[in-house]
Formats: sequence, structure tokens, C-alpha cells
Amino acid sequence: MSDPDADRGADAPPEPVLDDLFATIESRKAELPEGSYTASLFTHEKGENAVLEKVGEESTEAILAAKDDDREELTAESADLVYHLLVLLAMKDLDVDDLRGELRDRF
Ligand SMILES: N=c1c2ncn([C@@H]3O[C@H](COP(=O)(O)OP(=O)(O)OP(=O)(O)O)[C@@H](O)[C@H]3O)c2ncn1[C@@H]1O[C@H](COP(=O)(O)O)[C@@H](O)[C@H]1O
Repeated sequence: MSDPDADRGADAPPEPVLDDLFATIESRKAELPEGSYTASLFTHEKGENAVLEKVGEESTEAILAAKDDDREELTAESADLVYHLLVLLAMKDLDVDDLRGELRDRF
């Protein structure tokens, strides 16, 4: 697995991948481009249930991977879960800063 931070210098902050991903999700929400999976979640005939079902499904898949001690699968399913959770936040007009703020407040 390649490390996107490898040539950023030892003191560089980690790549803000969650912010970049969230910005892409917001852009898909605003522009609804053809062929975008993210856009399809915002326009789904099931409404918000489409993304809610995916959050539940990916959560279950992450649990099963953990029970199997499959760390690679757990990493992949966790990424699916986080992505769908970010889409859900965007759908509810929340953003990654709301999530960051909530986590920071508990620190
Ligand atoms: N991170 C993700 C991401 N994670 C998961 N997924 C999609 O989430 C779906 C996961 O569903 P499953 O694992 O159940 O697989 P599936 O059976 O193919 O899915 P379904 O048919 O059940 O919907 C797949 O279609 C994945 O492609 C994602 N789709 C998009 N992104 C990011 O969003 C960006 C924009 O994507 P588009 O909106 O497609 O342009 C991409 O560049 C990525 O950075």
C-alpha cells in the first residue's frame, strides 16, 4: 500500500483525506454529475433510506470482518462505512467539521 504522505516531509501534517473526500461529496451533491455513485445516493428513489441502508450494511460487513480477524477486509469495510457516513452527514447539511468538533470536545 503506498503512503501518500511519504514525500511530504517528516513534519508535514497528514494529508487531509477526510476533508478532500468530504469536499468531493459536497461537489457531487451540488452538481449531481452523470455516472457518479455519490450523486446517485442523493437522487435515489428510496430517498435517504438508500444511504441509511448502506451505513447499516457496511457496518455489518465491518463487524463480520472483525469477527473473522480479517484486518485487510476490516480496513476496506471501514473505509466504505466512513465514506457512506460522510455522505449521510452531507445529506443532513452537517459536515466533517461538525464531526471533528464533536470528537475534539470529548478529548
Ligand atoms: N470512497 C468512496 C467509496 N467507497 C465506497 N464506494 C462505493 O460504495 C459502494 C459500496 O457498495 P458495496 O460494497 O455494497 O458494493 P456494490 O454491491 O457494488 O454496491 P451496491 O450495488 O449495493 O450499491 C460501491 O459502489 C463503491 O464504489 C465509494 N464511492 C465513492 N467514493 C469516493 O467518492 C469519490 C467520488 O465518487 P463518484 O461519486 O462515484 O464520482 C471517489 O473518487 C471516491 O473518493
